[in-house]
Amino acid sequence: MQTILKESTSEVEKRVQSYIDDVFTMIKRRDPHETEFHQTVSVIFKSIKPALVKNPAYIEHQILEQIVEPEKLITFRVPWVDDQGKTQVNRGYRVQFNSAIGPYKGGLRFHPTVNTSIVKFLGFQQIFKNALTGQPIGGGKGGSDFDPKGKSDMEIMRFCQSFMTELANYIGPNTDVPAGDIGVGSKEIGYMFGQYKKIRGNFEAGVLTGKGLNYGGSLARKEATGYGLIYFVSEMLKGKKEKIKGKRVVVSGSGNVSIYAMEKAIELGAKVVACSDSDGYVYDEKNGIDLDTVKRLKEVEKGRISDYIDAHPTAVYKENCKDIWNIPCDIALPCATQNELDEKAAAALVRNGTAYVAEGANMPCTPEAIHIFLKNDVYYGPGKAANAGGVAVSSLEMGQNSSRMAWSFEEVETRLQEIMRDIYKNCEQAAKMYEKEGNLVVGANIAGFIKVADAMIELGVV
Ligand SMILES: NC(=O)C1=CN([C@@H]2O[C@H](COP(=O)(O)OP(=O)(O)OC[C@H]3O[C@@H](n4cnc5c(N)ncnc54)[C@H](O)[C@@H]3O)[C@@H](O)[C@H]2O)C=CC1
Ligand SMILES: O=C(O)CCC(=O)C(=O)O
Repeated sequence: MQTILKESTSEVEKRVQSYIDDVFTMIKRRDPHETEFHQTVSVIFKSIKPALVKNPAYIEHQILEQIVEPEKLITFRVPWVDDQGKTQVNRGYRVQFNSAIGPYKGGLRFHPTVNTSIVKFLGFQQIFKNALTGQPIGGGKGGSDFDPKGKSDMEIMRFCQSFMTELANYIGPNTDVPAGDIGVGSKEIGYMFGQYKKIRGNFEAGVLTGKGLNYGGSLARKEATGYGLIYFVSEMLKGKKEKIKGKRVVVSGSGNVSIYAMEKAIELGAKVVACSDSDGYVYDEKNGIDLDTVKRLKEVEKGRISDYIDAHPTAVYKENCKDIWNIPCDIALPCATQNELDEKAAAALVRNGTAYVAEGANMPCTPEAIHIFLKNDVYYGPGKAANAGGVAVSSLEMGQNSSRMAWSFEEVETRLQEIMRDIYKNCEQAAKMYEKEGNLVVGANIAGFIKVADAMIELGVV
């Protein structure tokens, strides 16, 4: 008689862990210098383990080996001429990570720190974020080590045109649809769209999102990431039977995400007491942050946050942007850049009684900081869920472009609010289903992973 030996739960867990370890070792061996990419893969692998234990198909189909390898990684030379007539050369990147559920979608970052590790970490996260939105969009990301700071308008235009001259070979409304990220706003998108249109001899509005309203942009895209973040935070608060009204909020950064997160938080009755840029932070306990001044400084004058105190003598300016997390608050919103909130900052927030942290930026909290939040019952919203409103509205922009329609601000905002509500609900339920109630990291990663992994299995080995 044949005996069927059934693996015990602990044996299955051990086998799954060893599979995860093998794939992770392989990634590190292949690309040893990509530390940011390793960081995000490690966090995601750890949290999806319960899904792999429950569903052996993901291991049988070797989904992890496939999902960590970009479908395409493109690097290219970007030559341009500066205002002195000298030729400058930057490097351009586009990672087309995963197209199982739709065309690659994700922003372009212009910042001197951009390299393969950065675009791969951003692109990898984008796969799961985009799946969470419920929209049919795959994951991609790109950019350049070009630094727009201190460049003239004409230099930025020449750079964008050269960048697009090459990128145009790889993108299209049904292939890959870039948008903005750090250092890329509607001005840069406009210059890139102009060049794409000229090269193609065709008006394909859906090739880029975050466009200006005069040539196919969507109302509320500019506000979407920040507003979406606050809608997500409102759901987190609702989960704890609380409201945002009257809460003290600290927001890092003072760019696109930060400004519109502050705007919606203030509109809903919160008091934003501090914000920052890469040089330092401003803090006004008494009056709160005046958003009109921040908008003038950052969106119009392209100045520094240190100048805020000229208009607001009750505010203080402190150098060292990292110290912003020492300010007591109920809600902390890191909205600037990766790894800006470390273990020390997390400990300070816990000490000061912060109850909610939600990420407007991509991977702003280090793994050690996240561990501190989870251990101390700080309710923590990971970026791939909390900041997904931007890419969700980008997808709505693609929809408007392909149907040649333009929706009202209210219509887009209502849809954004519904999408953020659904994302929160899905993350919360996935966490519960996998016995990690209240852990939105596990919830977001599992919910995003399952959708993409199931689609990959359905599409076969391609
Ligand atoms: N723009 C979008 O729709 C989305 C952006 N994100 C993420 O949000 C973050 C911010 O992006 P954007 O607001 O678009 O960029 P942005 O270029 O408009 O603004 C970035 C801001 O961060 C500040 N900054 C940079 N390093 C800092 C540091 N160490 N400490 C404090 N401030 C610092 C800059 O001075 C600037 O104010 C990035 O991580 C980006 O990937 C995520 C989802 C969508
Ligand atoms: O709107 C988009 O396509 C990109 C948004 C983005 O880059 C992000 O979600 O990090």
